[in-house]
Amino acid sequence: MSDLPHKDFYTVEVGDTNFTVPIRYQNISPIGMGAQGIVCSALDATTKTNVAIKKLSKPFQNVVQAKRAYRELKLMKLVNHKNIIGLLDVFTPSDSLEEFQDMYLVMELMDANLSAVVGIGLDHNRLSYLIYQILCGIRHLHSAGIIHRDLKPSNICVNANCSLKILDFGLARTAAEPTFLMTPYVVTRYYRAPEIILGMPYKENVDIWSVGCIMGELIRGGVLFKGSDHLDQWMKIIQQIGSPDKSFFADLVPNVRQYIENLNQYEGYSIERLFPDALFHVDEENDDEEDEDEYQRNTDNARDLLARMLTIDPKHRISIDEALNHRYINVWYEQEEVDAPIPQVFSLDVDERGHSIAEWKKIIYEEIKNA
Ligand SMILES: CNC(=O)CN1CCC(Nc2nccc(-c3cnc4ccccn34)n2)CC1
Repeated sequence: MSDLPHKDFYTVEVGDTNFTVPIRYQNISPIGMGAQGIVCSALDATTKTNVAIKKLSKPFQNVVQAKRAYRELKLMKLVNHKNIIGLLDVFTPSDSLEEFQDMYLVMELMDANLSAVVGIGLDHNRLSYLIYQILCGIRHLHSAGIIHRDLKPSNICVNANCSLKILDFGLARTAAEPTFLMTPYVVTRYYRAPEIILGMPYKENVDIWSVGCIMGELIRGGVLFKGSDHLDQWMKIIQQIGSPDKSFFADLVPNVRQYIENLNQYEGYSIERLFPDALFHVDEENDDEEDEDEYQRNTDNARDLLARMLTIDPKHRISIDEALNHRYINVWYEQEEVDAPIPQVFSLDVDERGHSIAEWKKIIYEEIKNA
């Protein structure tokens, strides 16, 4: 039984699926595939602005997807920050719960994915500004009780003017990672912190590790730790950064601890070896003396911040607030950007956890209708 669109909706064929949207959204055109479904750009004829519309097909079809869809909708409605993608509209073409099948999220349209920016030489101005904005967005999520844990270039978007927005809200606290996804979509783990890879307790600065991986990738032009699985991921980290000292392993569960402690110990390389000056020389235009000195100072500051973020032991890793005050970043510091009003703290209410598919369908449908 497909959706029966009510009067002011129309349907366009996009790839092998239908997009059934209100007539206000014109020029529907595919721009990518997310974990939950296809994303199109459109012109919102009412506001005369371009938007991104993400279709979630049957979000209640299994509990993992239902929880993710519900959490994403709740959080997008709750969070309001310039560095987190904003929700402009949410709708379903269905008129009743019985007919309800698909849900659509309408967001501000951004120019590009951060993945598209990796590899182009970024000057210090742009690089530090991008990292500052990621830190502001993450700090805001933390203020709402949300620890992301899965930050990566593919869920960050940027505009030509270097403004940046985080697209999603990461891993749910409760859900164990689904061993397989129904879609052919591959989960990228390259940016996950050591404490997540090793199943250890984590706190807010788990997200700092991911920011360090993203900053390093923007500088090096390639993924820093491209592990084929959790163990390979760990090996690639310690081979470059060096094995952490024994105190780090104290929090490990015994059998993992035993295994990890018996792996080869690696010295690792200095931050200067990992990120040599040559990687930073991007804009040739500045050639006179003091600019060279200033450029070198920026490079040294960037490496200092990078080293503090890519610290394996979270006990010694820099915090979000310390990073925002680091000399490489604090040039951008605007109190109202760092301290945007805190939305009420989010927690997937206890009783939302054990629902049946039918109950999730109702919960999600009602969340859409009272948006
Ligand atoms: C490397 N590819 C590109 O840069 C193509 N870009 C990607 C960003 C897109 N803009 C945009 N703006 C807001 C939200 C989303 C978006 C939100 N989720 C997804 C999933 C896949 C692709 C895009 N999205 N995308 C415009 C085309």
